[in-house]
Amino acid sequence: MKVTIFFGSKSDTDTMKKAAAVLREFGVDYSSYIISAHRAGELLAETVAAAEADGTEVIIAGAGLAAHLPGVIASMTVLPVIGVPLDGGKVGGLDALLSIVQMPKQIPVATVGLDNAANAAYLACEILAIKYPELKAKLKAFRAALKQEIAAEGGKGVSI
Ligand SMILES: Nc1c(C(=O)O)ncn1[C@@H]1O[C@H](COP(=O)(O)O)[C@@H](O)[C@H]1O
Repeated sequence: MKVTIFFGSKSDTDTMKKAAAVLREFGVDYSSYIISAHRAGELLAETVAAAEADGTEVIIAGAGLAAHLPGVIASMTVLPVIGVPLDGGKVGGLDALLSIVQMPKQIPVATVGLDNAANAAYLACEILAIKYPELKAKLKAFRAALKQEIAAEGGKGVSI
């Protein structure tokens, strides 16, 4: 059960750590790499091939600005790639969101919300859970606990 996380810059680290935290919570192995497709394309190709050879089953890729990294990775593998658009500041992340979500046909990237690296990891777990029943059981238990939490907090009515 293995995920590889890529992101384009050291400056993305804090946001992408949220994906790692969820994978740890669900006991999913992961490796992570900071490699820009724009700045180091050959190294990226080698690392994607090595990750695939090493048993990676899902890839998470985060990038801001002209966020080509997830799409370039998707062009190099048939593993599912989940893209995380990162808010780089100037246009509130719209640049990254559109770069990642608007992939040409045949080369999809599953895109989560802006800066939502945690959701990328939950989705990766759900993909892996198709194959790993113990992970599916953990996800179901997590959802059941979430429902209980909501019921206990506001689901029985609140005075406002
Ligand atoms: N979008 C990409 C790519 C790429 O797509 O190859 N490489 C770096 N970046 C993004 O540029 C932003 C600024 O990076 P720097 O802070 O290193 O200049 C980061 O959010 C990174 O993900």
